[in-house]
Amino acid sequence: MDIITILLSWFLPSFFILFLFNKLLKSSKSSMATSNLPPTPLKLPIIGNLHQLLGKHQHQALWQLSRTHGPLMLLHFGSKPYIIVSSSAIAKQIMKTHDLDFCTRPFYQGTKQLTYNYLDVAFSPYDDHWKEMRKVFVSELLGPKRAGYFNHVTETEIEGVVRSLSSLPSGTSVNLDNKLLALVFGIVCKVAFGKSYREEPFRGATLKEILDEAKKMLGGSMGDHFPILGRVLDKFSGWSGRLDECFSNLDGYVQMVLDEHLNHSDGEISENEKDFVHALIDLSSKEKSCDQCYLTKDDMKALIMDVLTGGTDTIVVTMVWAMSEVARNPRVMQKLQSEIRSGIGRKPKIERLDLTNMPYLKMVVKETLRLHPPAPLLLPRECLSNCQIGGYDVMPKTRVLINAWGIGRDPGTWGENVAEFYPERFVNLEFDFGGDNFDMVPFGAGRRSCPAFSSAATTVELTIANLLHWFDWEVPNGLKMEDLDMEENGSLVVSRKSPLCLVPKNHTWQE
Ligand code: HEM
Repeated sequence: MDIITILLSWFLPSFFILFLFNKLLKSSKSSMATSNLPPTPLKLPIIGNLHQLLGKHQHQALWQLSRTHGPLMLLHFGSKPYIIVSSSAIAKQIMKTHDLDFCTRPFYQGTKQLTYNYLDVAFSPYDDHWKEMRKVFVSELLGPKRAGYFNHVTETEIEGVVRSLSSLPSGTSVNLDNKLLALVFGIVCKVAFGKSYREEPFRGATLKEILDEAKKMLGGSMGDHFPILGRVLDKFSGWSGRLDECFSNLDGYVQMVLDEHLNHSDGEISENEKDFVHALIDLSSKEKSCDQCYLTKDDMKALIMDVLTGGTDTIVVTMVWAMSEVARNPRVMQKLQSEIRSGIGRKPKIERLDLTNMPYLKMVVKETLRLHPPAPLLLPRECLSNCQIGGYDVMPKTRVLINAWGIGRDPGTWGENVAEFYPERFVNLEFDFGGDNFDMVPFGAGRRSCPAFSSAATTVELTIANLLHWFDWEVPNGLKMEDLDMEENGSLVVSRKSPLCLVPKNHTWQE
């Protein structure tokens, strides 16, 4: 049962009693009435607009509502006000013009606990600690220091996947969700932690199971939207217990990684063998000064947690959506294969540099992220001060959801063939991730944008290039490629509902 269903089943019986109470409260909010607030779809007392999301994917339901109520709407989830942004123009106002007014994150119980009381980068409020942590994250994990090792690990891990696919008996169907998940865990764990922890179950659960549960806990609870009664219900519904258990498993896992690094004395490891966790441990032993950050044990754990929760699923989901779209569009597959194969020829290995000669591949990845941004509503933000957006007033403490999924499917921007997978639309379009174009925002933008956008996109490109260079792909059981099911699943990160199973055929080269 998802959170909205639980909410409604608990709240409807007490709905009418609380209705009267709500009426009384309303009179005290008369000052709000003088503001020019964004349009609000019909809301109900107590639950606000939650009924409009019931049983639907949030990003899709919100996109539908925006078609009637406009690109900036004010909704209430329980007692909490949210503005919903559904156009590139408003997204630009929020993430560029007013970035400083919207660069903090709201408080949720799950994020608080799983980030050691907001010590991480992704969910922390905007403050000096966040600035330091983001600096450390970028310089020690994503910056040039780690780039050489990152390239080497990525290429080696991808080679392993190619080898394992080549050795399969002909006609074997491969679950690409599992295959690509193992690949990404392999890359991320090796770069960040020095070794691949993917096969090691922890307290009987796999890393994937632990992270899947964490994702659910990060998605919010009743207590986050109904402060007093919601907390009580969280306790009785078992949600609070689940959160404690999830934290205990994830913390245990992170502690194991940290202990293994601490047990190696520094003398044994050369500078270029050091991974992200070694770098954090080095920083933790430095004295605090203005340009060198002193890290506590919980700071380190919170950063490791961000790598696990932010850096794995998002990339896997993008790869799987890309392969799904390419598989159901034979024209695109052929065009892409011919670009990759003519560029690489019989070279035994595709390297990162080769990607610079593959413009169509880059368009395919952009088109994938336009239609399938893994985090369709980005991460929630919160307004810090009174401001005007799109001619409407937005109050401090209002939460913000930016509908990246809807913005990427806006016919006003993308034309009538908006739902079609058509990479060629990028041929004459000035668009780069991290640039000034807000027509699609899969990585967010501004101060809180994804710091890994460039390496993430390259990892996806390199993987897709290899999968299409070495293999021709078919759908199992005589299905037609174009009949592949594309239904979505999830809320914080949205993946395919059913796993993507395809049959790789070793490519035969013409003599
Ligand atoms: C295709 C892959 C990825 C996608 C689509 C993606 C998407 C996003 C999005 C939408 C946000 C929130 C942006 C906002 O609020 O404006 C974000 C933030 C973040 N991402 Fe990614 N991400 C990806 C890969 C990664 C990877 C590989 C890492 C780390 C190894 C990572 C680490 C982070 C962190 C730390 C933040 C928080 C930034 C902040 O709040 O300051 N992401 N990402």
